[in-house]
Amino acid sequence: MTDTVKINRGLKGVYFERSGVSHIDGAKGELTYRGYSIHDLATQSTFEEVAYLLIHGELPDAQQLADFDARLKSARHLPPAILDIISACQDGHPMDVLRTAVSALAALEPASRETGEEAFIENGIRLTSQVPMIVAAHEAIRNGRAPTAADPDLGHAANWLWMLKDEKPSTDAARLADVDFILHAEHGSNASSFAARVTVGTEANLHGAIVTALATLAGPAHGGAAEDVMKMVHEIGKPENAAAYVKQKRANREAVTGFGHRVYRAEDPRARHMRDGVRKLGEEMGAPEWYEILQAVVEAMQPYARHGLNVNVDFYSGVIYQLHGIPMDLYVPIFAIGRMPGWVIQCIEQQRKNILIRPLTLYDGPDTRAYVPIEQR
Ligand SMILES: CC(=O)SCCNC(=O)CCNC(=O)[C@H](O)C(C)(C)COP(=O)(O)OP(=O)(O)OC[C@H]1O[C@@H](n2cnc3c(N)ncnc32)[C@H](O)[C@@H]1OP(=O)(O)O
Ligand SMILES: O=C([O-])CC(=O)C(=O)O
Repeated sequence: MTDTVKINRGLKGVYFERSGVSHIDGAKGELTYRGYSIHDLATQSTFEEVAYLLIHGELPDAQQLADFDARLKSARHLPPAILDIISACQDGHPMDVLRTAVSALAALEPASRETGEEAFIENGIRLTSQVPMIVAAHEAIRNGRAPTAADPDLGHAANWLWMLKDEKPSTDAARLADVDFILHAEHGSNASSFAARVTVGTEANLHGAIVTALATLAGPAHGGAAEDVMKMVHEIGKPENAAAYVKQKRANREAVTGFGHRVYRAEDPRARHMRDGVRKLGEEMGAPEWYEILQAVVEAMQPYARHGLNVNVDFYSGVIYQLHGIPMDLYVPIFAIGRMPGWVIQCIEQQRKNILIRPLTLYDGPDTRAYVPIEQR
């Protein structure tokens, strides 16, 4: 029996469900949300439109978008107790603070305990607005200032930057954040979305599933990569050091962060938009060296590209945040802000034809044996 069972470690290559939300062609390096190319959405859409598309299945018309936008804006409130909780754990990593605050919202807002599709949509929209508020409030509190109130005249991305820095963002900065959120909004059965589905599979509520997703996103093999890429860029210091850095990593058989993906064998299509953003922003801000270091790493990794090892979405995003003066430990929370609609719709899909997700592990421990009382061990 043990010899005949095929084990798919890490569930590599296993289909566990059907999904109508996003499609990844890993060989070609293509990604679509509900059939629309990520390139069209990144260049022509807004985060609000993309969130509507993901959750409701179609692009909104002008009235539908206005209504959806009004729903998002009217959800820009946090119970005062959340600010106390953020204050109490302000020295923690922002991802731990965010996860704790979302968990506390489940206890503080009775509506969050409801299940069913309408409740998931309502709670999902509310959380999509609250997650960026929590991240911004934490940044304010740990820097000794009162959280900035939301501005109803600003869209989702611009309002987040406004609350984060207590400064009105430029149109370009707001658009860059908007594009970043669009690119991160959904990605099939990635680790955090799968984990959220496992939670919904037990008929738990959406807040519980989002807490699971946040915990899973935080690791360096998933959403934590952007922070690690920035640390790598600092460690490399100048472009001419990149080749030696990569050589050493490969010699130690260590992963070069920001490269590799479970599904893509061609370049992650999202990286293109980030790369363009880093190059342009670096030139505009008189700081082209970050882009040059990244490109020197790409150059040094060329021999491995043949084997399908390419940059992923997180390779370039850290430098964009750094050029905007955003602290490194906020990079994963930024990913979470963008991923909210993706998690929400994955949870809704799971709930529509719910099934407990419970695979098997093949036992390879000791044979059955006699219990030995403690005094005889
Ligand atoms: C938003 C996201 O979550 S994107 C991913 C963000 N994570 C990172 O950037 C961290 C660095 N990358 C990694 O650790 C990995 O690429 C993962 C965890 C993302 C995917 O891992 P896997 O699915 O196991 O990758 P895969 O099976 O394709 O690996 C194939 C080979 O490439 C190697 N490889 C994969 N990624 C890297 C990397 N970043 N650097 C060097 N080698 C790598 C593997 O070690 C493996 O080599 P082997 O066949 O000699 O054992
Ligand atoms: O799909 C994955 O495995 C990881 C990823 O790129 C994402 O979640 O955006």
